[in-house]
Amino acid sequence: MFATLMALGPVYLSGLTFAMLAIFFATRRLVNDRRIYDAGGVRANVMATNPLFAIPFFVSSGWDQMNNRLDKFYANLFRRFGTPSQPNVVEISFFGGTRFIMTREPEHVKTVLTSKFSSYGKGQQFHDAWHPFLGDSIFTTDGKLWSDSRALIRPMFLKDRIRDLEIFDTWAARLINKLPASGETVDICDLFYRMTLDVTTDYLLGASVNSLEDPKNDFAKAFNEVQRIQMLITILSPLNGLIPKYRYNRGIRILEEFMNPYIEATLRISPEELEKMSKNDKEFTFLHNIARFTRDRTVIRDQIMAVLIAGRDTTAATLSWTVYELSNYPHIVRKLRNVILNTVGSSRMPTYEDLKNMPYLTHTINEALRLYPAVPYNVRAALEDTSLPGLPGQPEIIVFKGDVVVYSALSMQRRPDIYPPTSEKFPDPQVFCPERWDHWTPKPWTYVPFNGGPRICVGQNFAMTEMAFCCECHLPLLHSTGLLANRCDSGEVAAEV
Ligand code: HEM
Repeated sequence: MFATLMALGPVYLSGLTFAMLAIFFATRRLVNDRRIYDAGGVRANVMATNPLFAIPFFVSSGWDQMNNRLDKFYANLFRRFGTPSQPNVVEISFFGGTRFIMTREPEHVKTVLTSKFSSYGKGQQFHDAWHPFLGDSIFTTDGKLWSDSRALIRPMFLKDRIRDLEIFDTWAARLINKLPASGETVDICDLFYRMTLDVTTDYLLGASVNSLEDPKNDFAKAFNEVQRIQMLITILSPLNGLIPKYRYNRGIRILEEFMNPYIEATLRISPEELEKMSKNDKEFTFLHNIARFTRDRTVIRDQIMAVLIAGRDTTAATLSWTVYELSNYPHIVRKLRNVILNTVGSSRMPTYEDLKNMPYLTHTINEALRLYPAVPYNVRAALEDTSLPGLPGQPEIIVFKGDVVVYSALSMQRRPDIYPPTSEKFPDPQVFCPERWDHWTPKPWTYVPFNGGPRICVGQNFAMTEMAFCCECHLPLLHSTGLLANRCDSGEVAAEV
């Protein structure tokens, strides 16, 4: 048989292989079409069902992501492949099997995050890809493992725990010290990433890695490196085995070596003593709180790692985008500055209540999260055969167990048709304008920077308080030194006085 095939020569052999693959992909598609028909629904509009057509999309999405053009990528996708009955959802598969259903439809987001919450989850593939880094933490699990983690973590994010703003004050002040003299250029984004790493490690462990003072410290370097490789592992998951893991594993070891002494010290405290500390001890940390409920080192390590990754980049990216947009609008900066000076004055630290009582400040952050959600797209795997709703009067989209729904908050939150018509009170949705929030509330499930439903971001209030605190502290200073007067093309802000 082998000799006969070889005798055909390379041209015939390639033709034969191509024909067999074509038959294989066509058959798989027909089988899926039949299953969908039998289930009484439809597919989303198909972009590709074989690697020849799917790989170019895959490569261009990676390229656009690397070049900060994800919004354009999604807009083109739906413009090219959306249909009148399904304008905001399309599907793609590599081998005709597992489908990736890409959507920016609020009803689909609502379905995966709440109406059919138990039918969708992170799934096994996501869990396995992230396991070396985040273990069986809140971030990587579904079902009981997830709900147990959530119950463990939530108490540390209740309002009473966040009211104490001292931690934000300490690190915001250090950041201010790093701002250069008037006339010099600063990469504020880098400073925000270092500050949020310091805040989060301080909050979790009671000890900061102090990356504002020491940007090249091993922890910060390892954390960035592990995250970078983790993104590659996630995006290229079918080719995961080909990605070199030496630096990834070494990075994880460095993170663990930093955390372990704190975990060990906490475990040396007796449960009775921890209970006493929890009542009102200022030194009582997130780590202490977890140790009240579990003495399992792996569980503690996994949850700390998860909250660290969830809380650091998201907050730093939002603060950076806020400053970037503010540098375009001096009148917003002036208005914000007046609001802050009228509410808090210039000599004292704001209280939790002050921060919550400045709607214009909240609206400014909301607006940054509308245009630049820190999690621009997210995925959920179908844990059983299920569906997504069609538009009114249209059949539902059938989703099989293992299919993946990719929903983009970034693309959805920029869809002009989900907003009121443009008017004096409601400028073009592409424009940064905190005032629009004065007399407008987004329709349900059209604005989800923190997700929604049972898995809504557990650190939302912590993040909003941290960001408001930073804006409150930094704005008058950035304004008075002229840092917000001129933004360079690179995105850095330059002092110009
Ligand atoms: C601007 C800041 C933030 C944004 C935009 C944000 C957004 C999100 C989003 C979209 C999710 C859902 C992820 C998913 O289920 O796939 C999430 C989950 C989560 N976030 Fe945040 N987050 C922010 C800050 C924080 C902070 C500061 C913390 C903690 C210090 C935190 C802790 C968490 C945790 C633990 C989860 C997992 C919740 C669960 O699965 O039940 N986040 N966040």
